[in-house]
Amino acid sequence: MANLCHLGTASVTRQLQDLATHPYNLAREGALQADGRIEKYVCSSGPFRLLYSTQRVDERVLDGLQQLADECGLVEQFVRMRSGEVMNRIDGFECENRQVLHTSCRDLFTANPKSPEATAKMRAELDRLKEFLGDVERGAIVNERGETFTTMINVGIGGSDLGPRAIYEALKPYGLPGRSVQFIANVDPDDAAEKLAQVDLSRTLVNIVSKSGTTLETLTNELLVVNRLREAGLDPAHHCLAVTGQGSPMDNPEKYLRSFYMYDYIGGRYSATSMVGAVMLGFYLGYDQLLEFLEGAAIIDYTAENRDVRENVPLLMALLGVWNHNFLGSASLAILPYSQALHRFPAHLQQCDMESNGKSVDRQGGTVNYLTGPVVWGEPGTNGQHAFYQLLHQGTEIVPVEFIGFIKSQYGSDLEVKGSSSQEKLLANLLAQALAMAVGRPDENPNRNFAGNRPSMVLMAERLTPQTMGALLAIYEAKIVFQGFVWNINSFDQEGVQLGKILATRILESMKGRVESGAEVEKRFLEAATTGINTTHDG
Ligand SMILES: O=P(O)(O)OC[C@H]1O[C@](O)(CO)[C@@H](O)[C@@H]1O
Repeated sequence: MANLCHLGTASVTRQLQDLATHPYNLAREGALQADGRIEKYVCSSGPFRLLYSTQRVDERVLDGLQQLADECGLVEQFVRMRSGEVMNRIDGFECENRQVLHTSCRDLFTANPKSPEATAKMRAELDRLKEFLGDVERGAIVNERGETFTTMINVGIGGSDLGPRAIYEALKPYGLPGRSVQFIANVDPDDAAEKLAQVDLSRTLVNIVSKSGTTLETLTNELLVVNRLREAGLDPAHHCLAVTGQGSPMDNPEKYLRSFYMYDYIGGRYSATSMVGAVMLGFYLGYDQLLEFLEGAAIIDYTAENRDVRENVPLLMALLGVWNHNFLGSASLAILPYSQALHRFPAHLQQCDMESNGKSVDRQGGTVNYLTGPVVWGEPGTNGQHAFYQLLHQGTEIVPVEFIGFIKSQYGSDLEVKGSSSQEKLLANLLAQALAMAVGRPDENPNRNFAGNRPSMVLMAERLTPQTMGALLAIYEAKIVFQGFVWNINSFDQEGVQLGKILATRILESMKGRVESGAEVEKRFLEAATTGINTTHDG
């Protein structure tokens, strides 16, 4: 294993490698209770507590991780990022070369924001949004028949869909009466068809979200929805909103009822707290609850500046992830919320983490010789328990788990069955899974033996509210950024998605019989895929 940190010394890496040859054995008799470990290995940031006694760490490993964090200057880099340093770059190579200022979108609750100019721009956009939402609420902005808008369709993909959608799903109980949101992302026409069938277009605002204003799926779906509006005798300019980058091809306020901006220093997958999430969330939750959500994220951004790994949840999560991935050799990471409301959150984190840290070159353009981002996946518990937990407990692959749980349910409507409420059952199951993974259970029957010693951590808060959701989002954003700093990679670009887009365009050309020179392989691949299959068009 090479030195993991461009800035740190090789000695801390060697020290952690040595410790990784005999990591803490959670399955040893009494290991989990030893030295007050369960109570001691708890860390708090904002509304969240992280229980990490079920990780394969001890004081020496934690000291080593602290040293790694210090030598890599993780918190210093985080602060510099927040203050506007150009961190989206690869030295000496053509690259996006941008600041990374998603945190500026929520740095609204202090007189001295870290990046005043960026926060001032967000404030201006929020003021415009507040006015717009007020007009919609008061009935000053209505449809052609003088009726109020009740529904929003959010058209976007990737970062312009996943984060906002996950948050909307998470905060459904907090919606304004009578309001709902639908999402169209996939270029699969069935996605749009299904969503459009569920709405009364005349009372629908269509929020078209694309930072670049060039994404094929979003532009296609925009046209599809616009077409439908026209077919229904509705004027798209009275129904459509745009959220886009300033100067993008979609930056054409004439076409839209309102246009809102996000800026090139906000990465798509980090954009949920920019206008990308704010327009939809403001419509659904109302402006005040939107601010609560942003405040939750802001609280975490400040706590993430604490250099003590034992007192900084996202920093600790990042380093425990590095420990499991780089030193103990786990390839993937399961994020398992015990909250149905968070059912889309793992999908959002998949993009946020894998698009950020799925990199093979470092910030100097050199090829890395250590593992970078893990494969991230997950589903809510307890559903997952009846699906893939078999592998988590007895499979040959060790998959570290990040459990997320809440003490109280959102609706508070629950039933006591067999002496416990459903919420209690949910929580008991979460904790049971973390314990079972850690301590296991020996059995003479090998098929029933649980080896244990499988690491997990538990992230807990009282209740999933707009503010806790903001905090949860910011914890994960900061965790991902910290890990990118450890690996000395640029977590803020996504060149790896470009090739597929180019080849898809060439294949589309082939479908139309226009084979570009040099595109023969695409043509032959298309033919092999479609020959012999009945391709009657149904319109
Ligand atoms: O908001 P846009 O520019 O339409 O991009 C959507 C998504 O596409 C990507 O660029 C990847 O193709 C993501 O990074 C981004 O979140």
